[in-house]
Amino acid sequence: MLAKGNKTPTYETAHEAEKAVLVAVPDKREDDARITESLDELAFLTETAGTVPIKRFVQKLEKPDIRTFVGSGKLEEIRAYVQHAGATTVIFDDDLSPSQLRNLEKELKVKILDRTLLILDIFALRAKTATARTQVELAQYQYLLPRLTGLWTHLERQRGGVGMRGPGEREIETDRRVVRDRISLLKEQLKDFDKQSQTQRKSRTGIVRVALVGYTNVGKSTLMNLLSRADVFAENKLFATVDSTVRKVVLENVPFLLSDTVGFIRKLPTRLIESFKSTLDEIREADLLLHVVDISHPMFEEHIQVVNDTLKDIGAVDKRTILVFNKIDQYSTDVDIAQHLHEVEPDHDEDLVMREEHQHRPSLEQLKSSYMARMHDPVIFVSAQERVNIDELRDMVARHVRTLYEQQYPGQAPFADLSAYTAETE
Ligand SMILES: Nc1nc2c(ncn2[C@@H]2O[C@H](COP(=O)(O)OP(=O)(O)OP(=O)(O)O)[C@@H](O)[C@H]2O)c(=O)[nH]1
Ligand SMILES: [Mg+2]
Repeated sequence: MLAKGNKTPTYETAHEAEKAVLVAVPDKREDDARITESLDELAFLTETAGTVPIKRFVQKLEKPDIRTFVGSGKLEEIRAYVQHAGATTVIFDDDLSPSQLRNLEKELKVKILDRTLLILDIFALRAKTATARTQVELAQYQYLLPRLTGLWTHLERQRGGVGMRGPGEREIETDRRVVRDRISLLKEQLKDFDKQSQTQRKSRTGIVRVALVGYTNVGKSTLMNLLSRADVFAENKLFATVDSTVRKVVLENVPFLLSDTVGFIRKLPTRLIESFKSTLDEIREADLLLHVVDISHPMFEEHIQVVNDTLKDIGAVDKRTILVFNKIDQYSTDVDIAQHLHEVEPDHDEDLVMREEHQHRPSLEQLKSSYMARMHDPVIFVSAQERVNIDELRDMVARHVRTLYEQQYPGQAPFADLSAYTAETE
């Protein structure tokens, strides 16, 4: 299904009846709640890609097995389960090396994916604009190149080549050359897109720019819609937005450009993020960030950290930021994590058990006062869905934007001729 553009030689991950087994090999010292949470996220990603997660395996190790990522006993267990359940895919929660990928494919005889490949698959599903598609395709090929082994026969077939014949080194070399050529071509195309968007951005000088950033699925697009009354695709899926969308918004007579951007997620390799350069330029060049947080998520604090780290990675630091805690309607002090929690003991092949875990969280009021006191950035608590505190959010944004105009364009009224800034979507 990744082979959407017929030139994309990647695995199919989504099929109606595809069933996936999820595997995590956390560090020995990792605590159970975090392991579960990371696997929940992987399960959510799997569903978003259209595949059904049917089972989870966890093996705590000092470090992953160099050859097959999991130990041999666990591998045997997974193989038996895959055969018995008719699973079509095994998805690992961390990145696999090219040789691990190859060995696992040989041993398990089903499709093997890792977190990055899964995320790329979702990106490919979601990307709509030419730029986003090209960015995703480039990221896919860059990921693919070192992993190109005898197993990738479909490139040959696509060129009407050797079909099912087992490829030898010569074919692999040909594949590599084809992929390298494609990578250069995509890079050239992206350069052109980049020039275009630079020109576009130049025409935007004189206007304050605001970007919505945050972890995936926190409500950025929903807020974009509310603030700009635009119709941006929002959905309870990870990475609903891959393209960045820019709109002109006028709040309380103060105009600015608002952009909605791709969500961040943990364990996303920086080099992968960088292939979304032109999307990230929106963030890097913004004057004000609205960092949206899903406060109803049990791991929201870790999400804040992931977003801050990613912003640092992409060079978007020291920006004026408003921390927008969203989904207060869904906040609960008593979180039931009634999900597969893994009984994990060091050096022990364990299986899954169902366990109820209760987490008691502070009240929303307590959270509010602690965050208001702690953060030096302005903080606001809203519900985009229930429209709670949205007027206050508008006020707050308008106030900050007004201040930015005064600082950046002193003596100039920002309310002059705005016809040049028509709403645009890139
Ligand atoms: N309960 C509740 N749900 C919300 C709220 N705001 C957004 N949602 C829901 O959360 C889901 C994700 O919303 P999006 O706006 O697509 O989130 P996003 O941050 O743009 O997500 P990506 O583009 O995937 O990174 C959707 O199902 C929304 O309806 C809220 O205030 N409360
Ligand atoms: Mg979105």
